[in-house]
Amino acid sequence: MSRTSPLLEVKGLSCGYLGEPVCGTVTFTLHPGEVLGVVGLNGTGKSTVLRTIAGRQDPLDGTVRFKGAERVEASAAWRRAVAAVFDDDTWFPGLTAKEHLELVAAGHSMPSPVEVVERELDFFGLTHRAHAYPEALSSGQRRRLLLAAAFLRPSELVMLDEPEQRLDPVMTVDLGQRLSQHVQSGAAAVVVTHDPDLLIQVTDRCLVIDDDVRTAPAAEAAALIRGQGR
Ligand SMILES: Nc1ncnc2c1ncn2[C@@H]1O[C@H](COP(=O)(O)OP(=O)(O)OP(=O)(O)O)[C@@H](O)[C@H]1O
Repeated sequence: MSRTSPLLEVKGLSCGYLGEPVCGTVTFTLHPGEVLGVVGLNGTGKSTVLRTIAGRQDPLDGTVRFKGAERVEASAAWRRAVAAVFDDDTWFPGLTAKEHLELVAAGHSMPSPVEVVERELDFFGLTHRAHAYPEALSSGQRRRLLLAAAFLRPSELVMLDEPEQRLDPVMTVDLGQRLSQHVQSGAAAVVVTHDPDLLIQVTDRCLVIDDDVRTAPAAEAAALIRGQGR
């Protein structure tokens, strides 16, 4: 029994396109302080499930509840609570890397935006490229900028879709530590990943997405990702 109320309750969630589910139904409960890993082979439906939980696409069936009430994806409360990084790079033309982060800090009324932005640029190794436009960054640096925007702002729930994409291994380990710290301070996270080491680093509980969706310990899920036991 957990001591806290659930942050997220996902029940019988069916996700897919044109009325056709891409995987089995998804049911789980997530409490503050927890990270749920989401694993599966290419095309099994991990991103579709994450997008559906985030409210970026409608479920075919099932419910998503946030803090005991139905999750309303357009509500200020949900948007304030959730920091998400999906596989999409969209930037404002004419704004530098630093200015993008300043915009996020201002949007969330951060009390010391200058210091906060400088800290994130430093953590994500972008200080020397702070004044570059995103299109002039390397693909890994753009990924770092998206992650910086997600970690800069306050959040109760972090949703990451393959955050390791295009990151070097050192940054991936740093990201795992950062996520663990954030969760220890009371947030929760759902992380889709193909990286077995990141999975083991950040969680001990996973959803394995396939025609049937099941939960598995991270060690078992990591072995699955590595193709062991096939
Ligand atoms: N917009 C879409 N319309 C219709 N089908 C889609 C759409 N997006 C994805 N699909 C299909 O839905 C299935 C699940 O895709 P999804 O991107 O969720 O998989 P995934 O598990 O995240 O894969 P990967 O590990 O390759 O990122 C795939 O068969 C994919 O081709």
